[in-house]
Amino acid sequence: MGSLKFTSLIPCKSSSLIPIPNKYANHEAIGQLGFAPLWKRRGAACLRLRASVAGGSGGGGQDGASAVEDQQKDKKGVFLGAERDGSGSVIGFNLIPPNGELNVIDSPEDVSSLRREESVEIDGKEISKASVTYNVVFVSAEAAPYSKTGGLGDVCGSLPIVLAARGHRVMVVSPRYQNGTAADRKYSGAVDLETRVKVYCFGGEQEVSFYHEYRAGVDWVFVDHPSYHRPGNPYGDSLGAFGDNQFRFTLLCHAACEAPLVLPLGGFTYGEKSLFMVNDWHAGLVPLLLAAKYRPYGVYKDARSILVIHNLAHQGVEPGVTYKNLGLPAEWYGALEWVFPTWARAHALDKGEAVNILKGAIVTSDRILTVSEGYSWEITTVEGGYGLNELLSSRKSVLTGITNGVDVVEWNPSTDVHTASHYSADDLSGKVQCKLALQKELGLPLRPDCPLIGFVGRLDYQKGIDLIQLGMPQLMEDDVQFVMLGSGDPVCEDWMRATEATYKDKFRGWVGFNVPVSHRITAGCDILLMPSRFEPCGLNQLYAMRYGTVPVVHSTGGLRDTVVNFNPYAQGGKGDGTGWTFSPLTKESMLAALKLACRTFREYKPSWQGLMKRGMERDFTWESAAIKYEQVFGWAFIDPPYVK
Ligand SMILES: Nc1ncnc2c1ncn2[C@@H]1O[C@H](COP(=O)(O)OP(=O)(O)O[C@H]2O[C@H](CO)[C@@H](O)[C@H](O)[C@H]2O)[C@@H](O)[C@H]1O
Repeated sequence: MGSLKFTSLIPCKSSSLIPIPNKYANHEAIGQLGFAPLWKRRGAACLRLRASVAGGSGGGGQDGASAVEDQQKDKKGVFLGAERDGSGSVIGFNLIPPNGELNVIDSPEDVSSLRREESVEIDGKEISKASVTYNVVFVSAEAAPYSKTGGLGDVCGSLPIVLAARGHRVMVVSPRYQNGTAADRKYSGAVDLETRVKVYCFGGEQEVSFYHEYRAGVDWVFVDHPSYHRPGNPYGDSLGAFGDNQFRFTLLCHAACEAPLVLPLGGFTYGEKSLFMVNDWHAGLVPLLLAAKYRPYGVYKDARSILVIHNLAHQGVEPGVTYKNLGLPAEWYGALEWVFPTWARAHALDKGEAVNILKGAIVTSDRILTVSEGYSWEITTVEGGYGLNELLSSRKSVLTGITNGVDVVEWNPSTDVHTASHYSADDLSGKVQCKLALQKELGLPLRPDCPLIGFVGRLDYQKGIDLIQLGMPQLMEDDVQFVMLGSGDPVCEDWMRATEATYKDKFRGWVGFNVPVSHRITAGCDILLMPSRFEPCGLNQLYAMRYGTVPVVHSTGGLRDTVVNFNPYAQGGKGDGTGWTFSPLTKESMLAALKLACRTFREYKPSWQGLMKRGMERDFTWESAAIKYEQVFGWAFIDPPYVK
């Protein structure tokens, strides 16, 4: 057992000061009260020392208690009692401070103010500290800025930083992709930890290694293996998805389970009492491995896992015969078992047997999160459940939706390094400069009064590209300009090129993935179109609102949750809302919403300014979301972990 290390000191505070009542000199009695009901004990106050032990967070025991008693002797504080986890290990201490002046917590409201009393700054923004902290391990196929093909990368690149700023110990585990381009340099700050781990899967032994960079308070851990070194993006190349993705992400999951046990980051491992944040199917084997490979042998019995569903359409489904490759015990097949309905089978002899990794994660994770409240309901319906609606409905009691936040440092119109000019809700004058610069960059006529509509995103069925294609000829009859940035479906990429050739003065299609251009489109356009078929949260509409660009969106999932439909007659004719939400998902309703938006832009300038400003003033910070995440972390540790 290693030596006890005090990692933080969290004083409880409120306004009134009273002396220590004698009864609290009885350590044993107070120890039984624990920490939670403190505000009910008028006269009691505490200093809470969070303890962690070298070599793992689960130990402590006698060493820890005596260390505190020694400290008490020196400073004459009073030891109220040790806080223990379910296994009896000491994880913290409640102390009466030695100075004799006690701060009283009178009510739960005081406790919430306590959450805000300690704070740190991230790039000039003050972030409050959490009152209870965890060792959090994000597992994800992408994490910006290292790797990003969409919103998953954004979330796993920014939420960990805010959680770390709030006092949690946070590690992000993702692959170390090397595709032979300049993008490889993004990993140049990560050093080889010289720790090799053998993974048993796919009928053999695979060796993975770990690279590490400590940045913005987060341990960024990159799993290295030759299968992550190839041209293309994290999932595929110009020929389509890689055929060995099941193998590549199985490696990621095994390695991620080992990382908290074997990597002494900053001198200490994260240990067994870690909280795994399992992002989408690529990380979906993690809760299964915890339950099937580790917990039966006494390892990770205090760990918890939370599955975060960013997109239910991708589930990691492969033929049932591949189960033996995953490194799981044979008797766990049922957790992943998936049988396709008869109509979806390839031929008469096909039994439709498959393994579904996301299904296994839904069954075995301790809690489930989606990235908006609306989507957390939609996935329990036949229309939005992609075959998993019944299973998800059965887990409704542990299912929560939390809307994503925005990285307010990267997406800030008053400091954006990618845009031609800067502006804010108080001074919008720079926005038109951004618009003119974008029109110039795209070779479109420089026309500040012509509505400029934008689209940024993956060219995918999900994003409703077919609707844009259908509506384009009619839209181009109007006096508007349209710019699309996206990559994905090659047929759609060709359509963008052809449409640009047809409407030279009105349409621009930028095929590719280009972050600076996405910023310039967000800043330079007047309207952002998102006709998504379904949208778990959607980030571009949040970025758009922050940049005073008015979203026109299909009323679904996170889009419906975050965009408030404009009502010009609300508030005594002053108007209300931040954009337009249209439904049903038809060309007609999309074009009608766009028409209304363009007309408001041209003819009702004060209304337009109101729309812009209300959007810019919305709170979509990650800090608000992180506080809700912490609530779910707490719930995850209240219930026992999943066991078969
Ligand atoms: N060609 C291009 N060039 C530059 N940047 C581009 C780009 N194409 C897309 N992007 C960027 O990628 C991100 C896309 O985020 P979204 O949330 O809109 O969608 P995505 O469907 O990938 O994510 C899934 O996960 C996220 C996160 O939870 C959910 O919000 C979402 O609903 C769900 O579908 C944005 O930052 C966008 O600017």
